[in-house]
Amino acid sequence: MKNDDNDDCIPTLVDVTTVSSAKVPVTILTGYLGAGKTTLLNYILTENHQKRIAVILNEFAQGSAMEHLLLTTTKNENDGNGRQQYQDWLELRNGCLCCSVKDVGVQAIEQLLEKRRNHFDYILLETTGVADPLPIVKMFWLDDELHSDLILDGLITVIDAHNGLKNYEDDRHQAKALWSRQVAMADVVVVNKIDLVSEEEKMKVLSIVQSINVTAQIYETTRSRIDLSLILDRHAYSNDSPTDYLLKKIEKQTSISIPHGHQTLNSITIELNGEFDFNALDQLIIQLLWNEQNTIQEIVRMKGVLCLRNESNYKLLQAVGQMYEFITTNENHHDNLRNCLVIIGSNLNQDFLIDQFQKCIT
Ligand SMILES: Nc1nc2c(ncn2[C@@H]2O[C@H](COP(=O)(O)OP(=O)(O)OP(=O)(O)O)[C@@H](O)[C@H]2O)c(=O)[nH]1
Ligand SMILES: [Zn+2]
Repeated sequence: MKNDDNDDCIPTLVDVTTVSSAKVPVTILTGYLGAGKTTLLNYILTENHQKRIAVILNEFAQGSAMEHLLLTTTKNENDGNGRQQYQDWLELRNGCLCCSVKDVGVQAIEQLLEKRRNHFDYILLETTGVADPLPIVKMFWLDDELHSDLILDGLITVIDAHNGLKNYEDDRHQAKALWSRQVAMADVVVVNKIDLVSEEEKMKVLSIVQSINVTAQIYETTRSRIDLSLILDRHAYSNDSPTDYLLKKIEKQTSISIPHGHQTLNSITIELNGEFDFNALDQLIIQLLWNEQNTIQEIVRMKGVLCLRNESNYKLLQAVGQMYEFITTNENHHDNLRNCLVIIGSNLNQDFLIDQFQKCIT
């Protein structure tokens, strides 16, 4: 116990039942400039979500984070003095808090939250519109051994159905690569501004999103209005995300034919029968993620539901950039030895990849 300022104070016992050991979920919110991220944040803060959300804005957000805060805050509008309080936490509607940071690193955020530990139970992190989400997701996808108080819940990407398509089609523009990357990494894609597009345009944008990322859940919105249970508490990286979902999703996938620009990311799915030899599979994954075969392909995300030799339960494979893990699920495969892998990246050679994985099956 600490007794720095009062030596004769009587030590008090802390009631352990009141100290929450639950990890705080972090949902990362991304999306290209003007897609509707702030609109979504505002919507979340006004909905009845029964959560105390801490909103963390990356200070380098396009435009200014200040505007976002002034948009979302209720208290400061009355003060007419928002600029000074902006440095620290702001009280928002529904018992939520808001803060702006330069460094979105895990430690920086943990320190920031230390002071307010009992004031929130959920974190929403809005990145700048021009952020590559890959390093941010990697940062928050933490090992249990690190004993962080944070747990990555998922990545939501908001896209502008109208301008997003323009950005995607504009080859001269850097936007395309970034836009695609934000879609590729997403667990949920919110296709916003549906009110501004025709049915035909909408179908086109949906099929592009799906071709880049077959595993993401895709929702259409106007003014970013969406049932919050669809975007919060997704547990996208834990073993309670049902393997069934991935298997079904891939079954439903129809062949999509859209023109692919050369730097565009896309998804490929691999379905194989049999049991993997774990060591061979592990080696292959390392080779692929670290590009030890010197191919031009780049893998940014991989998910799989796999059967391993001598294991009766499905294994879930998750890879983000060059990091990966196998998670044991509670689901017995009952000798239905179906394996399903989704690989998201650029310049992917489907035949080559199928062949490589096939060789790891005993
Ligand atoms: N017509 C239409 N306008 C929308 C919709 N959603 C948001 N907007 C408008 O689009 C503009 C940009 O929305 P924001 O929520 O600020 O977008 P953002 O992604 O936070 O933008 P940055 O922070 O600048 O990257 C605002 O003027 C919104 O009012 C929509 O569904 N339909
Ligand atoms: Zn914004």
